[in-house]
Order: sequence, then structure tokens, then C-alpha cells
Amino acid sequence: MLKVAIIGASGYTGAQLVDLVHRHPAMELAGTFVSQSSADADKPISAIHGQYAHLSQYTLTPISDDTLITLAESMDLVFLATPHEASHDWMPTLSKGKAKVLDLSGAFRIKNTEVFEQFYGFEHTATECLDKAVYGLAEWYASDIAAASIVAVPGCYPTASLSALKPLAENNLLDSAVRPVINAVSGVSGAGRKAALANSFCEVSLQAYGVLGHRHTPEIEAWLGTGVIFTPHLGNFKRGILATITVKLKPGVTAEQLNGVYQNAYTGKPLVRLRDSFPKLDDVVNTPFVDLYWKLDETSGYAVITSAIDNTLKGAASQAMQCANLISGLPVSEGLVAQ
Ligand SMILES: NC(=O)C1=CN([C@@H]2O[C@H](COP(=O)(O)OP(=O)(O)OC[C@H]3O[C@@H](n4cnc5c(N)ncnc54)[C@H](OP(=O)(O)O)[C@@H]3O)[C@@H](O)[C@H]2O)C=CC1
Ligand SMILES: CC(=O)N[C@@H](CCC(=O)OP(=O)(O)O)C(=O)O
Repeated sequence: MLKVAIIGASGYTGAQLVDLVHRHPAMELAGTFVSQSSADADKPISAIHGQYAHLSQYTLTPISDDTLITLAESMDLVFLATPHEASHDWMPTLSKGKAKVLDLSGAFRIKNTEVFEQFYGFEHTATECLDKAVYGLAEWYASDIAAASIVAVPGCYPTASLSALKPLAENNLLDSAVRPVINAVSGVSGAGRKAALANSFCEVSLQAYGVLGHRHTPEIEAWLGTGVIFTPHLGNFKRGILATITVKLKPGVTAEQLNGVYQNAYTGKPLVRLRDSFPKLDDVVNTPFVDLYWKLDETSGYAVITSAIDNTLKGAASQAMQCANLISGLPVSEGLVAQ
């Protein structure tokens, strides 16, 4: 059995990982951690998340520098489900031993360190780790992930956006003069569990935010290889992301060609579902899938693609588990869906 620890286990994605690791046939959950000063220190996970009321055996232990060293030496896999800066600060210690580290934060997703100052508000100094980190978009970088010691699991909006756009970019179908336009709506769990006025029940009402300046714009652009216009929206629901993406294709691209490109990209990829109608959020909430559907107007060359995911699963925890499977030589969907 692979020995696994989760840091940030009380948060939305961390608790989701507790459940996934607990149910995984080849993994043993050997430690669940929170920050040193956590209000949830020493509580069982069952006391915080009612849906895990059956998991009272996992206690939330405050992390320390000594513990990080021990985890690096003794674990096979460590998941960091922590804020960007905590992941940034801890990665050098955690990645020194035998443990492979899967980081759900944004701290190691982009190679250009200027992005961190501009979009994340901190100076990136963990250069060696950043060099080593592999981007964990599981359907696209599987062989790199399998050989990695540090995986930067993609953000939720980038997962939805790149899953829809990579087949077009990789096959050189995008009209380079027109940026893809991504409009995406996320449930409030995307903002994490800690209280904030903007995310409180009476304040949330469908609204755009981060317009022309969200930190996921440089992440999408870095891994797509082209500029995009990305507009996130906060919706008054708990889970899920629905991204509606408008692209201009090169002259002469046909609907049949477009269908072929998606089929080729995702045949044999069990966690991508190519649909025959536009997916709705309920189709993917509480699942590890990304659902895609598209329509092309051959006359104008514009296509609209819809991508739907659960932000805490395919957008975070289950994609992290796909990466953990790949890094461990297991089938990518092990513990996620029955084949
Ligand atoms: N929610 C989502 O849909 C997605 C989240 N992510 C990323 O995943 C990571 C976790 O997100 P999410 O689960 O939503 O976050 P939450 O806010 O729900 O949970 C954060 C976890 O980290 C712990 N933590 C908080 N502050 C610190 C700190 N300074 N040092 C160490 N531990 C700390 C928290 O516990 P405590 O404070 O009690 O110690 C908690 O266990 C973040 O980097 C986020 O950006 C990525 C994709 C999607
Ligand atoms: C609704 C909401 O607030 N969503 C988050 C994105 C969550 C995510 O993917 O996070 P990271 O890139 O931070 O890891 C946001 O817009 O900041």
C-alpha cells in the first residue's frame, strides 16, 4: 500500500482528498494535517464535514517543520491542499526526501516567476522546485507526470478551459488573429472554506469578477500557447464550473474535422466524456469527469464549446488523484471510476 499524507485536510479540496484516499484500493491514509494555529487542530475530520461523519479515525494534526521533514522521508505521496504561499514555503523541505508531492495550489503551475508577483502577490524563491514541477493536466501531460517528483495540479478554471481548447490548439485549428473568449461560472466552494463577506449566502449573486486580471489568465495562456480573454463569474450554487468558450477557427475547418479532433484527443481517456448535447452542471457535480460538447457555424468559422467540471474534483482533488495514480504506475482512473 502507498503511504499518503494530506496537508490542508480540513479544507474543501483536502477533505475531498481524504475521502478519495480512504476509498483508494492501493493507498493508506497515514496522516491528515492542518496549519500550526488551526482552529480545527486535533479534531477528527468527521467533526468538521458531516458527509465524512463515518471517517472519525482521521484526526487533524497541526503541521510543524519537523513533521514536514518526517513526511518527506516516510511517505510515498504527499498532497498539499493549502494556500499558495504555504505550498511555496513548504515545497523545498517536502520534496527533499522520497515522497512525491502533489500540490493543489497555484504556486508551481507557471515557470515565469514575474507572474507570482503580479497575480499572486508574493515573490517566488523556490526556484529549484519550480524548475522540477510538472503541470498536472492529466490527459495532456501523462508521461511527464508519471516521471515527476513534484506535480502542480492545475486550477479549476484552467482545467475546464484547457480541456476544451487544447485539442484545437494542438491541431493548429485556432485563427491566430482572434483570441478564444472564455466565460465561466463557478460555485462558491471554488473560493475555499474560510469565511469571507463576498462569499456569504446573502451577498452571492451571479456576477463577473477578476475581469481582465484573474490569475488563471496567465495559467491558461502558458499551457495553451496563445492569448485568451477569460472572464470568471461567481454563481449562487455550491459546486461546479460551466465554461462557455467561443473560438474562431481557421478558414475551411468543417464540423466533421472538429469532431475528429476531439475524438482523437480523448479516445481512451476515461475521465473525459464527449457528449452529444451541451452538458449541464448537475451532470458532473460530485463526479471526476470533464464533459465537453461543441457546435461550429461553418459559414462564420466560429465555434462554441461548453466544458463542465466539479471544481473540487476534476478541478482539484480528483485530478490530483489522477496524477497520483500516474506517478505511482497505476491506471489513471484507479479509485475514481470503476472501469
Ligand atoms: N476550492 C477549489 O475548488 C479549488 C482550490 N484549489 C486550490 O487548492 C488549495 C486548497 O483549496 P481549498 O481546499 O479550497 O481551501 P480551503 O480554504 O477550503 O482549505 C485550506 C486548507 O489549508 C489549511 N491552511 C490554511 N492556511 C494555512 C496556512 N497558512 N498554512 C497551512 N495550512 C493552511 C486550512 O486549514 P487551517 O486554516 O485550519 O489550518 C485548510 O485545511 C488552494 O491553494 C486553492 O487555491 C485549486 C483548485 C480548485
Ligand atoms: C469561485 C472562486 O473564487 N474560485 C477561485 C479559483 C479556485 C482555484 O482554482 O484555485 P487556485 O488557482 O487558487 O488554486 C478564484 O477565482 O480565485
